[in-house]
Amino acid sequence: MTEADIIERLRRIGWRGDTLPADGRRLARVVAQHRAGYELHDGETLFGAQPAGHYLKRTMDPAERPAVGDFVEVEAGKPPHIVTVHPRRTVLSRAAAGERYERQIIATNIDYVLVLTGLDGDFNPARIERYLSLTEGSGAQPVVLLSKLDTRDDADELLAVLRARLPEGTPIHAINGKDPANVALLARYLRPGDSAVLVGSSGAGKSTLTNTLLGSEKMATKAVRSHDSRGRHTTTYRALLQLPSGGCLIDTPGMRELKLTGEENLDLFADIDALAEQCRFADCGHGSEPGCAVQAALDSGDLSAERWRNYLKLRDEREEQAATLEARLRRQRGGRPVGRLHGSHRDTRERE
Ligand SMILES: Nc1nc2c(ncn2[C@@H]2O[C@H](COP(=O)(O)OP(=O)(O)OP(=O)(O)O)[C@@H](O)[C@H]2O)c(=O)[nH]1
Ligand SMILES: [Zn+2]
Repeated sequence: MTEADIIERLRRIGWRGDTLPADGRRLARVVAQHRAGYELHDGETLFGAQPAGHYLKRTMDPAERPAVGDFVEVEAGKPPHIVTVHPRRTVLSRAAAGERYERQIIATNIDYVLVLTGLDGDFNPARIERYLSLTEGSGAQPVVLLSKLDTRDDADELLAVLRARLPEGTPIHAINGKDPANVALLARYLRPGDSAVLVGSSGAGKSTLTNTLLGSEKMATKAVRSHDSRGRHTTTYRALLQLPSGGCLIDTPGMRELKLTGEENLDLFADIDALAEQCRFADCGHGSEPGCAVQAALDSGDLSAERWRNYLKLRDEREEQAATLEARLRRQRGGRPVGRLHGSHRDTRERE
């Protein structure tokens, strides 16, 4: 195996560099993270590794520890150890209510986040918006995919609703995940060296689409499902799928079971925040207050009632999470109150 071969292999799984580590270290990509360690892939084989000691130090910023999608340098040993994480091209993360208020990395070096929703009972624009909010500021491009196009005649109407609602320029495609000719249009997001993740709720059609993209190389997921308390569960999987189009798909339980925490940022609703800034009272509840810009926009139809409801729902969830976190922090600090986490302390004075 020549150095050029090794580089070529790594490039197929998304690596953009053109030299190998000089000191005999192995370069590989993190495809899964478990309590017991990491699973890495070098373009040919999947192998396990442990983080080097310095990653375990308490003072280490969790964001600097190896994460799914990272390219890492590994020192030989039993087990091999991850010693360096290469700079990240993109970082998908979300706010996480953990011990400390911080961002939790979901995956790195991802070019496209394919947000899959079925055009059936699963269709839920608010959920799509929440998935999209995960890509805000990540550097990754979100692509909205609506599967099961073949199951309804009025898909055009649903598409129009979504187009009007989602941020301008967001690619949206309705597809039949079972039809190879139809999903061929996704090749533009899966070019050689590109990395994508597929997210969406259970039953949206992720396995179906993945199998169609793989062509003859079927994934063995369906046959190996077992049951646990949380329902269907994939017990074996292939973590990094190299697609015939040249791109790769990171497909791990962590990505599949990606839960929305309600802590995703609310930037998608910047228009509503801007409206609220115009209310006469700085602490306007947007109910029956005089001079409420939000109510005015609702009355005039500039703001749809549904969009407003979704905003409120997302905001409530987020505040609930923040309150829970605040209470936990207070307990940990022995009852002393902590500063407000969402910094939304507002005064009640009328605006100038
Ligand atoms: N008609 C039609 N059926 C589809 C399409 N995509 C998926 N399905 C069906 O929808 C069901 C769920 O699809 P899956 O691919 O298992 O969904 P999933 O997102 O992988 O679900 P989990 O593995 O639970 O996360 C299956 O019965 C599929 O055959 C589509 O484009 N058209
Ligand atoms: Zn108001």
